[in-house]
Amino acid sequence: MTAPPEPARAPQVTRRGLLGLAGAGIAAIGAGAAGGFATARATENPTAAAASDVYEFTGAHQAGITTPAQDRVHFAAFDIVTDSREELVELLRDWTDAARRMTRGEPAGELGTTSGPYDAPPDDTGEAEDLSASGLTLTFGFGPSLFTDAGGEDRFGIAHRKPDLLVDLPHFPADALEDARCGGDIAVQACADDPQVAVHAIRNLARIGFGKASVRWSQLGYGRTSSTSTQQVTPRNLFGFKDGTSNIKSEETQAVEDQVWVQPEDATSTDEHDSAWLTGGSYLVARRIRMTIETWDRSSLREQETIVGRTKHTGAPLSGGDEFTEPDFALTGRGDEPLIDPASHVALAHPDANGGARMLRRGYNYTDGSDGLGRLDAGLFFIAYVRNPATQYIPVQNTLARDDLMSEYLRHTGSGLWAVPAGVPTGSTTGGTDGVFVGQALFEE
Ligand SMILES: C=CC1=C(C)c2cc3[nH]c(cc4nc(cc5[nH]c(cc1n2)c(C)c5CCC(=O)O)C(CCC(=O)O)=C4C)c(C)c3C=C
Ligand SMILES: [Fe+2]
Repeated sequence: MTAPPEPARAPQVTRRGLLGLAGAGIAAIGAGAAGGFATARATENPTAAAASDVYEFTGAHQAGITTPAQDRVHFAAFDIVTDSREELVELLRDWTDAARRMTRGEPAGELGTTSGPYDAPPDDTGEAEDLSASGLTLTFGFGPSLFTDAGGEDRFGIAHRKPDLLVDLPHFPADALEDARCGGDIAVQACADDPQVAVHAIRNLARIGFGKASVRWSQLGYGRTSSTSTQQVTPRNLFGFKDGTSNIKSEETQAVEDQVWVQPEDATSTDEHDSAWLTGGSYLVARRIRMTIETWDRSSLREQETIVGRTKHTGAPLSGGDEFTEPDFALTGRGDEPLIDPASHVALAHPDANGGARMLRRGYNYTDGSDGLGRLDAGLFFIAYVRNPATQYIPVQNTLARDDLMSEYLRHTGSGLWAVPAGVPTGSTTGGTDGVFVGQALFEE
């Protein structure tokens, strides 16, 4: 099977144009938008055209997981700098309202960049003024430290609601983690097809959160390294290989249920411990993985393909077939040697080697310039969504770190695990003191 080419993007309308039209047709955006761009008809109404690159913020699940992976990411991990539960809730309300606006291609605040008081900071920073929504999605996750901080304090009265699976990831062999790229109370994944739109979104959330949340670390990424829909062409990572071929795709509805969304039976529900609020959500794993590009570039094509277990040109498994043929790990060649090396990346990461466990990968290439020695500081900002990190991520990463031929070329420098709550229900009102907010169920007794 060969994936069809990506669909062409319909014309776009900028948020400056939308401000004057607020309320006109924009409310229609989102109806029927499950997993894809909102389905507005091409009419005379420019807001309808704008809807072509809008993913609705509300829904049963947060957007940005099964949504077709966009081209860019700005991922930010925030620390909550207030100890007040009320202020945390206020922050989540304000972020939810701003997120809903920005994902529609509107300014972050009601008054926009220049319609507010002359003597007050603008309600939006302005750099996305002439840009469309660009498929922006904003996905929020709660880290273990939000529930119990480093000193063991339950700052927000939610420790008894921390899911058992939400823990700091263990140390993996050869981890080279930098504290300044790890953890964070709340993670926000901003994905868009325009980097300025993704950066604008995080910048405005940080501005809105001033005094309550501060950015702990953030990472920019480009060139998605996964497909999350069969409609997308498989992209390539910085080793030059197709990446995402056997990823969970949104069209695999059973696999998405089984492997991505937290199910009601996953929760504990007692007076002492209640994690039911996470039902319909997921777990987000992020790893900043530096790739030693220069060494890789000096290795032979044979070695590169052996390491991956697939061909560089088509992405087919070394056991034969085309890109989407299932690998045959038992097939042997000359000297009775398996055609796919058992220590190759694909052999070790495959569900057959991991009790059937899969993950929805949604990572990006990154390049943060060069180090002082003239080597690219580049690699993969790995993002995966799983229903259960203890069975779907931790054992796989342990195996890869120990045995994967590829690990010689990798250094894990950043890391985090967050619980991603379900979506803000469609039709709910956001903003103000009684607006619905992302993760609200966590704060309801
Ligand atoms: C712990 C999980 C994984 C990490 C970390 C990881 C890093 C990593 N991967 C590549 C390149 C490729 N990965 C591919 C497949 C693949 N990788 C993982 C998991 C991790 N990768 C899984 C579960 C799979 C799918 C296995 C399967 O079902 O067959 C591939 C092959 C193409 C594909 O299916 O996507 C490539 C290429 C790099 C470069 C990297 C770290 C920088
Ligand atoms: Fe991989």
